[in-house]
Amino acid sequence: MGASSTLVPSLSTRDLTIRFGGHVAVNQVTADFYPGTLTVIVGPNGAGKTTYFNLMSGQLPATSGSVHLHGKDITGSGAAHRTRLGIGRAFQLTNLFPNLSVLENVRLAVQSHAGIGMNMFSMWFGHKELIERAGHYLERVALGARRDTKVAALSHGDKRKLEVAILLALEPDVMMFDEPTAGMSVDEVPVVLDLIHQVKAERNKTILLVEHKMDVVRKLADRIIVLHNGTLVADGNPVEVMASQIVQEAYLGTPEHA
Ligand SMILES: Nc1ncnc2c1ncn2[C@@H]1O[C@H](COP(=O)(O)OP(=O)(O)OP(=O)(O)O)[C@@H](O)[C@H]1O
Repeated sequence: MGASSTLVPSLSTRDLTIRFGGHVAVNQVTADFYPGTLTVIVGPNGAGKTTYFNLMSGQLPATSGSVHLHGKDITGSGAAHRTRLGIGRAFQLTNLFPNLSVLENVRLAVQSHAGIGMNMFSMWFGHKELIERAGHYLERVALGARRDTKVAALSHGDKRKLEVAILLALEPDVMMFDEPTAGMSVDEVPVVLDLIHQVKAERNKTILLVEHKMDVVRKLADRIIVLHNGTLVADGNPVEVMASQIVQEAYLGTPEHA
């Protein structure tokens, strides 16, 4: 399903702007993000991709402009409130409890989701069911064999897979991924990419990615947004955007990103 087939965006930004002193890191960015669509945000180093993500997830307050979730203005909401409203972001690594097991980390997310979304449900949703459901998410990210390992002992790649499992367990409408395959070994990358692809298709989620690797962009993107010096310079289907002159000059022409 693409943007054109759904009328109501789940997440929108309008003239979203942030200044750090005299520097405008994100400059009047307007975009709509739709269920069932995976949008990749690309751009050169320092273009404002992470800052734009931080503005949408609530880690940073906007200087001006607005953010809307299902049509509701959430510009004044902080990150924790936005998470409860349905914006989930993976790969902040800070979400993990290093001294608990892999399974316990996901179990807490399952429990948190059950508690927030279905109060009655959580009253009779037993420990066994929580563990089973957590185990299911771990299998999906190919971490089943590490379920009893303490998180502190995981490799960087496994920590990232665990964050995907936690994000899945929280079932947010909007899923944001910062470079989901960074730090992963070559054989781990397809597991996570396939999973993101599946989640988009099966659950009709709105998925946003910041990604540098162009092979990952090509595999996953339904749509690409290009930021350059904080400004949105291209927005559209991957083939058109990648072929556009502004992208070739601003980004894809640089050998390290090709
Ligand atoms: N807290 C901050 N204070 C001051 N300047 C900042 C702050 N955060 C980001 N910037 C600046 O804003 C600009 C955009 O940074 P940002 O990290 O969003 O870029 P990016 O596109 O994600 O880059 P990269 O691809 O290297 O991660 C940069 O010039 C950066 O130095």
